[in-house]
Amino acid sequence: MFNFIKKISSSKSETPQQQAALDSAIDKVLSSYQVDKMSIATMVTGLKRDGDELTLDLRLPVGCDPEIIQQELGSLLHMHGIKAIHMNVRLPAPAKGAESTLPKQMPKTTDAMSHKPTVATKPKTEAEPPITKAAPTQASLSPHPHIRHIIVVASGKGGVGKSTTTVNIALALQKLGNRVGVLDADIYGPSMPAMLGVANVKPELENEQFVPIDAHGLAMLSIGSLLEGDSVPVAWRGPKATGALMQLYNQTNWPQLDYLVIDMPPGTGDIQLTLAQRIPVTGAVIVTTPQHIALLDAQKGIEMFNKTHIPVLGVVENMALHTCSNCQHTEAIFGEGGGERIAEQYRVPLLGQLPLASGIRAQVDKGEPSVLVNDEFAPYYISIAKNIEVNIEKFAKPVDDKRIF
Ligand SMILES: Nc1ncnc2c1ncn2[C@@H]1O[C@H](COP(=O)(O)OP(=O)(O)OP(=O)(O)O)[C@@H](O)[C@H]1O
Repeated sequence: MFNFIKKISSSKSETPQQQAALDSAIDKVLSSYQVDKMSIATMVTGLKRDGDELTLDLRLPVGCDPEIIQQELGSLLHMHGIKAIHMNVRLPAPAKGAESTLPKQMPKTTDAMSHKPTVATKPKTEAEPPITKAAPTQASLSPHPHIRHIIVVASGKGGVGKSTTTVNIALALQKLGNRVGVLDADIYGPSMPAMLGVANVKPELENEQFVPIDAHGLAMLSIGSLLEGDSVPVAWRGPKATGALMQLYNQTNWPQLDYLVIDMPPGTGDIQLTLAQRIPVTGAVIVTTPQHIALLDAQKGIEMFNKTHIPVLGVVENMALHTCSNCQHTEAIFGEGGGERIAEQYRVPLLGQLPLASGIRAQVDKGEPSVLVNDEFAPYYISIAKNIEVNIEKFAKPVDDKRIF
């Protein structure tokens, strides 16, 4: 495949067979990895491998993000034993000046799935101009060929019950007759596998693509399924985390889905913003508690989605009321009416209010969420799912059948 380019492989410890096998695996990864709907193989102008380090010379199209490419290729090639990639990138000349055709040495990267911190080397010369590119907009993103609607579930603040709500909403959408997938993008606390009772199941790889795990009929993929254990702390830097998450979205063989529900990391930082800019999202659901501080953070979430032109499908107020199981006294432990106020202020629907109930917690802890077992709380989630279905059609994106991964 790469006979036309300068290709050097060397490693004293490899047998000729090992060398050929690794070179062939690298060729395969490069052939199947796509940039702008074209194989990156067509953009490689030089390739050198020195043991487990790979140097790539690339001529990339305008508008792509070399850092993301470096992270994603890093992950794919790490499976074959490549520990670091060096990239020399040429980008097309911008309209004014020809500076950006200078080769750009990217920082060295290793596996984007690795939890070890990555040491990034400095660019070759400080005088080189930075690679600049406009942030992609929702309108410029191609719809996924297999997925009709992508919903992101977000919260400004951690611990408000975003993941519990995501998993129950996904099951509720399924109960309403939809084909549903779940992508757990919460790198700080990936909890989908445990909540769906598939904590020890690892996704398989088929043709360099992840195969989602079947979790009670949901096609589920979680960053947690790829880590080495529950206790592994996830402390990735922004680009590394974003690269890994984009890989989960892009390099997964998603079946035909009516909905892909993405459990976002809490907060409104760079990772959330980048994801919101790179994934063709139909709409966002904001989960909050009625607490003042959570509401302030939820507002930031709504504003972030407004800025990135992602429609907010509505707000879910979680832990709204608590009924004492002894005396049946009902109390608004986290305050009252906050969800309603925020929905009014931003003119977005209040999709539903959920009670604070130990039963909801107990079910997700067991890996059998309320909707799955159809307990007394299931109707709340079904009602939220119905409200989402009603709202979402207004924001539907066309399905792109031509996109090939
Ligand atoms: N309505 C509810 N009633 C009772 N407990 C709940 C409710 N919703 C969520 N919980 C519990 O609250 C805790 C936090 O919930 P969850 O993990 O879903 O929050 P999160 O916002 O996703 O957190 P993180 O920020 O860590 O991702 C869990 O123990 C969960 O079982």
